Amino acid sequence: MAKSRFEYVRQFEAHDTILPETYIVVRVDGKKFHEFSKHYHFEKPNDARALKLMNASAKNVVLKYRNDVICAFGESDEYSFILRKNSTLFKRRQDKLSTLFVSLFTANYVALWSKFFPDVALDYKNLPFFDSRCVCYPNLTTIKDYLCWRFVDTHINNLYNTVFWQLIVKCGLSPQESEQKLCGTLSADKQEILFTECGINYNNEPEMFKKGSTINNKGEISHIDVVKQIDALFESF
Ligand SMILES: Nc1nc2c(ncn2[C@@H]2O[C@H](COP(=O)(O)OP(=O)(O)OP(=O)(O)O)[C@@H](O)[C@H]2O)c(=O)[nH]1
Ligand SMILES: [Mg+2]
Repeated sequence: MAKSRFEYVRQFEAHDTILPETYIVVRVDGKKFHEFSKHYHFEKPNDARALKLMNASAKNVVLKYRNDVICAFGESDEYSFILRKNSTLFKRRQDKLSTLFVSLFTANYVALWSKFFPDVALDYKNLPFFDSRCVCYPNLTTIKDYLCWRFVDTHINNLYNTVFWQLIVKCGLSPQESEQKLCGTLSADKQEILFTECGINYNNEPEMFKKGSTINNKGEISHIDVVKQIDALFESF
C-alpha cells in the first residue's frame, strides 16, 4: 500500500485474536428465518430440503478448511463449526474467522438453493443471510459440553415442534390450544401424546430431524447421537 500522510488511521483498526490453544466454535445462524421459512413455504416443523441445503453448504465450508475443522453440527437454521485448538487459521483473528465462515456459508446457500428448491426462485427482496459469532472453549470438557448442548437442544425443540404441529394438523387444535396442551409436559408425556392422539411413534421420525446433522472433517454427513458418540468425535483431537 502506498505511503501517505493519512496512513496513521490504520492505528485505529483493532483486531481481536482468540486465545491460543483453545477450541474455537464459529456458529452461523439464519437471520429472521421464521419469516424466511414462511416466505418460501418451508414444511413445518421440518423441511428436509432446507435442512439438506444447510448441510450441503456447511459441508463445503468444512471441506475448504478441513485441516482446521474437527467437525460441524447443524440443526434448524444454525451450524456450528468446531476448530482444532492448535488451529492458526487467519492467525486466529476473530473478525476474519467469523466473517469468512459466514460469507462462504451464505454464498454456498445461495448457489446451491436451486439444487434443493428447483421449483422455487430466490427473490432478491427475500434473500437468506446469516449472523455469526466465535466462541472459544478452554478445554476438552467444555467443547464436548458445547456440542452436547446443541444436540440436546435439537432433540428438545424437535420433539416439541413435532407434537405441537401434529396436534394442529391431525387433531385440529388451534396453535393456542396446542401450546396449552403441551405446557408443563415432560419429554415422555409429549411422546405419549404424539403416539395416542396423533398415531405417530416419535422413534420413527427421520434421524436428521431428531438428531441434527454432524459433519466430520472428511465432509461425511451423519445423524448420530452426539452425546453417546462425544468421546469418539474428539478422539484424536
Ligand atoms: N417451517 C420451517 N421453519 C424452519 C425450519 N428450520 C428453521 N425454521 C424457522 O427458523 C427459525 C429459527 O429460529 P431462530 O434462529 O431462533 O429465529 P429467527 O427467526 O431466525 O431469528 P434470528 O435468528 O434472531 O434472526 C425457527 O423458529 C423456524 O421458524 C424448517 O425446517 N421448517
Ligand atoms: Mg435464526
